[in-house]
Amino acid sequence: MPSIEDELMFPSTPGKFKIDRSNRQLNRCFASTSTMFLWALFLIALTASYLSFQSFVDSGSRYLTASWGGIQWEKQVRTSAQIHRSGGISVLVTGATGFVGSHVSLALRKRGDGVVGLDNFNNYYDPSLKRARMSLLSSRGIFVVEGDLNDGKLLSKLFDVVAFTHVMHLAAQAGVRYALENPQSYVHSNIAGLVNLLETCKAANPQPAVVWASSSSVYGLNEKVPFSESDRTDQPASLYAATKKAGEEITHTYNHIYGLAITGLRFFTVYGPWGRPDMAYFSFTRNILQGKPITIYRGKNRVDLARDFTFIDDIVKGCLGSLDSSGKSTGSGGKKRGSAPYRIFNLGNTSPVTVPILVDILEKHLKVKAKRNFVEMPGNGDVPFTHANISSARREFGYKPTTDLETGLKKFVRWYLSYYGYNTKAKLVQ
Ligand SMILES: O=C(O)[C@H]1O[C@H](OP(=O)(O)OP(=O)(O)OC[C@H]2O[C@@H](n3ccc(=O)[nH]c3=O)[C@H](O)[C@@H]2O)[C@H](O)[C@@H](O)[C@H]1O
Repeated sequence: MPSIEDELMFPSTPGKFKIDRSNRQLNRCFASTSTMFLWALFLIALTASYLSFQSFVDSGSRYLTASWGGIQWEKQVRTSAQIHRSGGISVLVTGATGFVGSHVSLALRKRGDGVVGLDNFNNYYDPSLKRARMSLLSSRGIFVVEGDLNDGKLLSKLFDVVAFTHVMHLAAQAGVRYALENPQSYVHSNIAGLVNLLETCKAANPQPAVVWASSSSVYGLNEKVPFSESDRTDQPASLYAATKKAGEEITHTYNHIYGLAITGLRFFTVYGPWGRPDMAYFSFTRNILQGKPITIYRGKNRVDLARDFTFIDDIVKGCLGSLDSSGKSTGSGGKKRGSAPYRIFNLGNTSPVTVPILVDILEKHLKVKAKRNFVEMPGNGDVPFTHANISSARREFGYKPTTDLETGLKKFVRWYLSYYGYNTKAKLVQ
């Protein structure tokens, strides 16, 4: 007896066979037509998705490049870079909407130098503060390009458009303790970004002189005081410090191989108006005003931590002095033509103050008592104290800090109250 399968495939009745055969042919024909139809549909869908993907990619790349490029953009860059004084310089300021970057950009513009800013507006801290600083820069005719140090095409384009005489490199991943949370961001900005920038500078023709922000943190566990540039810097206490120290070595190689004039500035805990919200003086102010407790770290045996807090205006003078005395790069188009200056300077205040005294001063200016919560310094990258010897910077370009912590914090508090709208609630001690 034929099986059901056999019956379906090979029917035993001849008449039935005929009908079934024609049915099968019909079915086959129908099946092949519908298969073709399905294939056609599939191909149409594939083509449509490919086309829409292409247009998405196109629009995406347009979006990515929309923030820079084009005739209008180049015009803005050129206009911003124009020098308005005899003997002036034309400076690319990276990190231009950062704390130090915004102050330096304004000071350069004020004396008639050309300034073009570059900033990636990352969200390490409230980007609205960076946008507010940018508005200030725009109001003084400074154009800030939105882009990342790691965008080599953008950097090359900037140098195609303007023959910058100097680069003031202040863009960085700052903060000592944040390195525990996001170590890669330090490598991205402070190592990869720095190398990318130096690659562009080395290839530029003419090469600019480069002044950049190193950090007092490179002294790490150094105990010799005050800290001099020739002291040990091989014991970093944080990844931040390690990347800044690496930056000093990296810039040295670019000076040595390509003839780039390099100046590294070791900033000592810079503070002031328009400052960085992640820093202690800033976050303490916020908490004190909001009635929240503040955490004050203490070293071993309850020893207070101390910092050589340096006011922003003094740092700006140091930056301008460094730019003016930078010397010239000797290479061009990637070829060294002779030796160029390689310098490193401390920019500090030379008088360390303990953290509890910093809080005393804030309380006085804010007229509000802080709720102090003392804890032992966690092993998160902090160092017990910093203290700058600034004789090299004084000798080379007359660096002389003039603002003590009391005066500087008074200016900071005045700005803070005004910026965050506290003016009507708190009165400053005059
Ligand atoms: O000169 C530098 O090279 C660095 O300066 C700055 O680092 P620091 O000197 O660590 O400043 P900052 O955080 O204001 O802490 C100040 C003091 O308050 C203590 N501190 C801090 C936070 C807290 O909650 N409690 C506390 O006691 C803390 O233990 C410390 O004793 C920059 O952030 C850094 O980017 C880099 O530029």
